[in-house]
Amino acid sequence: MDDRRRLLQQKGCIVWITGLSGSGKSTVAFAMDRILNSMAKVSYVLDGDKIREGLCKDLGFSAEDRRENIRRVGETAALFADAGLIAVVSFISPYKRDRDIVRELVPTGNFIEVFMDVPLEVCEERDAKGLYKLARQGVIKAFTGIDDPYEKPVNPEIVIKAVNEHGACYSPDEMARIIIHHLSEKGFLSDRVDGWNLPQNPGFVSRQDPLVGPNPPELRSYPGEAEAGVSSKAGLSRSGETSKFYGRGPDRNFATELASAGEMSGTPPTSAWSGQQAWMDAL
Ligand SMILES: Nc1ncnc2c1ncn2[C@@H]1O[C@H](COP(=O)(O)OS(=O)(=O)O)[C@@H](OP(=O)(O)O)[C@H]1O
Ligand SMILES: Nc1ncnc2c1ncn2[C@@H]1O[C@H](COP(=O)(O)OP(=O)(O)O)[C@@H](O)[C@H]1O
Repeated sequence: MDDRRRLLQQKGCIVWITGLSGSGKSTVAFAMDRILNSMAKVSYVLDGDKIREGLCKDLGFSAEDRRENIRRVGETAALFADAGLIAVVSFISPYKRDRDIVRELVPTGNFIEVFMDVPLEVCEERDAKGLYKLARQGVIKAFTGIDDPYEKPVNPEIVIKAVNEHGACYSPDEMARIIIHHLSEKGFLSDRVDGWNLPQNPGFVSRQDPLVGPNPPELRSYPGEAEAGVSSKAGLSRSGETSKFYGRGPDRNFATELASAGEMSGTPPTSAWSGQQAWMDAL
């Protein structure tokens, strides 16, 4: 397990995004995937729409089928996490018990529940697929939020609201950054345990984490997060607190790091790549 963490320079986990249809689950999941990949972090999105075309195409939307849907996806995500990937899962997953069962499949702390706290009226107004209209007309039965229940998470790691305190919508990247910031704070984007480097393979030079930087890390704050209107168990932006993260210098901040990661999309970041190059040179 430590070998894999050292190899990938990250710790596997499940980011479980739950919320009503139209709450933005897929949007934030794919934005996360894109940003993480541009940071040379390995993630994979398991999205409801796609999985229901394959792995779960035999399932419908009865309570029993939804439970089986979440069970299969949960087991798959747990395997990905065990392999060291950041498994990003975007399913309505309306039942608390089913989500809690998945939480138990991975080591404590490695399940990050993200609640898209978007009111039904907003999702219905968006109605990107026209399904709410059909549900209201009775054409689609047992539609979540209309005539089928959605059980809100009780104590999710992260809550993303529809709008910030100024009433503005979040962009996909803003929502993704909130989650990536949490992953960084919890050490999922690093090979370090408790802030210290693991022993290195001979010839393997650890690459710098674009967010976390070298040891010993210095505590820094990202002012923008305080206005993000989100909360997390990590204390991220809860009740307007200034959030903290570990960075590498006064001239860099979280937003800058992510922005530059975005700009590098498709090109391996130099600092991230140097370790792999050194390792290959040593062969
Ligand atoms: N009855 C009913 N209720 C809810 N959703 C429905 C239903 N019928 C079809 N759809 C479409 O299926 C998508 C949800 O699939 P999920 O696998 O995420 O659902 S669940 O977790 O098993 O409840 C959901 O996609 P998203 O909008 O991406 O959430 C809908 O487009
Ligand atoms: N933060 C946001 N603000 C405004 N619209 C959004 C936001 N996030 C997503 N959307 C839009 O809402 C619709 C549903 O988003 P989607 O990600 O497909 O939701 P879900 O996967 O939860 O069904 C899409 O048209 C998307 O562009």
